[in-house]
Formats: sequence, C-alpha cells, structure tokens
Amino acid sequence: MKAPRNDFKRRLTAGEVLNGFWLSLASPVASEALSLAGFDWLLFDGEHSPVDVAGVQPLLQAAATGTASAVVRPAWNDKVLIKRLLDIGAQTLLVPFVQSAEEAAAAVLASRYPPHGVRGVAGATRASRYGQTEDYFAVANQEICVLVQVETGEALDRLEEIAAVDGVDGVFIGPSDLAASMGHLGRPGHPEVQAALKDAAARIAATGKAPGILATNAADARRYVDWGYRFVAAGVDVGVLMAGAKAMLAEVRGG
Ligand SMILES: O=C(O)C(=O)C[C@H](O)[C@@H](O)CO
Repeated sequence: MKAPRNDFKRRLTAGEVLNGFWLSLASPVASEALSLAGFDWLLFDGEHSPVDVAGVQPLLQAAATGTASAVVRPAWNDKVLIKRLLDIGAQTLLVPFVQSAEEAAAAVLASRYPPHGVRGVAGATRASRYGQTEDYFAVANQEICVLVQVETGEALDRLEEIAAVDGVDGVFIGPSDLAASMGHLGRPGHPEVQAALKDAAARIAATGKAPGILATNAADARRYVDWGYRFVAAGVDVGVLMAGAKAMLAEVRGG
C-alpha cells in the first residue's frame, strides 16, 4: 500500500483555484456531508472551536469519503500540537498568527521529519495507515503542505519575508484579525481592510506562493478570487446554519 498523497498541495502548486468551506462545529456528519457536496477543501478549526486533537480525527475520517481535502488549523504554532495533528493524518496545516519569517520557519520545521525538521517519529499512526504503507517515510515530508496565517499589520509588513520561507506553500490572510489589528474590530468589510486584502493577494502571488483567505458569503469569495486568492473558504458552517435557520423561521412566521 502507498502512503497517502496530498492532493491539496499538488493542486495548489499547479496553480488551481480551490474552493473551500470553514468548519467550526466540529461535526463529523457535517464534514462528511460537505465533502460529498463537492468542495475542494474543508478547514477544521482547532483555534476558535472547542475541538481538540482527538476530536479532529473523526473529522478527517469523515472528509475522506468525499472530494474535499482536509486542512487543519492548530490552536497555535506549536510543535507538539503540529506533531499530534500530523500523526492523526492531517497533511495540510493552516498555522495561525505567524508574525515573522522565524515563526514561519518554526512551523515548517515542526512538520518535517529529520534531517529536514524536528517532527517526532511514531511507528504506526493514521498518517502511515497504521504502518501498512511501504513508502511512508520516503514521501512523508514532501506530502506536507504548510499554510501560514498572516493576521496583523506587523505581519503584513513582513509578508514577503514570511512567504519566502522554504516549505511555506501558501499565505492565508485572516480578515477578522487583520481588521482588528488595523483598528476596525468586527469590520473586515471596512474599505481600508479590503484595500489591504487586495494588496496582500498581489504581494503574495508575486512571491510565487499561493494566497488564501476566508469569506463569509459567495459574493465576497468571488471578489477574493478575482483579486488573486487561490484557496478561498466561502463560508463558515455555523454562519450558514444560523442564517438559513433564521431565514426559514422568519418565513414560517410570515415575516
Ligand atoms: O482572522 C480571521 O478572519 C480568522 O482567523 C478566521 C476567524 O478565526 C474566524 O472567523 C473563524 O470562524
């Protein structure tokens, strides 16, 4: 048996635009259903949801039934958390709050086995199909995809240095945190924030790395793609659920 390959990384590197969806509910049922809905990738959020490492594993298993590649956001840029997520089979990580080239390099090192990094070695994990794959150690490092999240003005000033780090495959801009850092807490749609997002997409693309972002509706997602973002989550599960449920309730009440 061959070790798992990373479709997300391959398609991103080939220049494709990948349409994603953001999951905060930590529901394996939602993971399975949304993967079967045809998304290219699903983000499992370990930073702003109560899910821990053990809870991410069923999300990965469920996503594997459909078309979507899994992207996992650890709670922090932490080598122990990263190692544990990789062991349960995550191959693509979205590492939050990367402020410098050094922090980006630390995320890459945490994701690679020696001599290219510091990832600890376990014999039989879900990552190696429980030890059943003949080529796991030969391909494991190259199949890891590291996306780093830039979400402050300070990090934006260092965008090119961060993107240039070897092993960084993409740079994701967090619109909500960037808005907060720019003095527009809760207003990612503010014209100054939107201008920064547009500019960031072009700057990231100029480095040869893939720009990524989170939108909260299809119109924003399409505009971000037009600006050059290539891995774009079009919405968040809890947001879509609440909007749909509230609209239905209003209709039922005749409002
Ligand atoms: O800054 C952002 O935007 C993000 O990092 C995403 C947020 O954490 C959140 O909107 C996810 O639900």
